[in-house]
Amino acid sequence: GVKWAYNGPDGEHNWSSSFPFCGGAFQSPIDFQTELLRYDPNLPPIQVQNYNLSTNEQLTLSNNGHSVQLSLPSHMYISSLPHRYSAAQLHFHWGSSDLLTGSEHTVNGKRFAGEMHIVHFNSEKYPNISMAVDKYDGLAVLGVFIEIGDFNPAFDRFFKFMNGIKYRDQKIQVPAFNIRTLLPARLDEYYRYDGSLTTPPCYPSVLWTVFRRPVTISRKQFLALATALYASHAQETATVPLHGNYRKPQLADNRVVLVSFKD
Ligand SMILES: NS(=O)(=O)c1c(F)c(F)c(S(=O)(=O)CCO)c(N[C@H]2CCCc3ccccc32)c1F
Ligand SMILES: [Zn+2]
Repeated sequence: GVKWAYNGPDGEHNWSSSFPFCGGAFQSPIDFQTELLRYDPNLPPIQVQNYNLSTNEQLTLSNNGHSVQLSLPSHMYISSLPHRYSAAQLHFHWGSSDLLTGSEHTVNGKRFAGEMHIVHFNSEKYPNISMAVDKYDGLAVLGVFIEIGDFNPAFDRFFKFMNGIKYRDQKIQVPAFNIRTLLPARLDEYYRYDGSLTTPPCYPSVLWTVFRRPVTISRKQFLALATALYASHAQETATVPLHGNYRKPQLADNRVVLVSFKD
């Protein structure tokens, strides 16, 4: 497809010339400013099913040039939304080795070190994610803020393999594990709003759920994520580091952000 980047001439300010939705409404990410938030007592805790994958399953870990992504089996799903949303993949957004802030969503302007997204599609209405990706009720993404803190053994279940996918389009198989261990303890506190893919083609097709509580990984783990990967192919002479892969906050367009927590 048409190439795009996070910086330079193909950067986000030019996405809309090749991807018109990127210049449209209902774009993501956004800044969760206090005045946009509205408490909704009817928002139920997020419930996920079959996240505890068995270790004899294998997942594909790949560098797609924009992020590091882990493929997920569609028997994993979210059961607490109006429709069943089945998992497709998870990926990350991060800053760089000297800019330890690379989350996409922000809270009153605070940017976290990084952000993980678990992408699901409405498997009740669509047979696969390609058919769902551009539909208004097609996708549901779970967002998790990442902060620098204690070492996180759950993330090392695949961070330790990143040297095998240093370059764009490289992929390896890794043993599956319990994906629930990547999520924060509390799944009852989250931000909820209607938005879009944060990369081209920016379809406004995402029901966003961003958990209030961040997870932590160690500085060493973060630096591994922020410095291990290249956006360029292995045979290219000019290496392009893969970092700073986060879109800036978009206009809220008087959207309301629902929150499941009061204080
Ligand atoms: N932040 S975000 O909006 O959640 C988000 C990303 F940031 C992101 F980089 C990706 S990508 O890694 O696929 C690279 C660019 O599409 C995706 N992919 C989704 C949407 C596009 C089609 C597709 C097909 C199969 C599986 C996942 C996806 C993405 F949804
Ligand atoms: Zn993402």
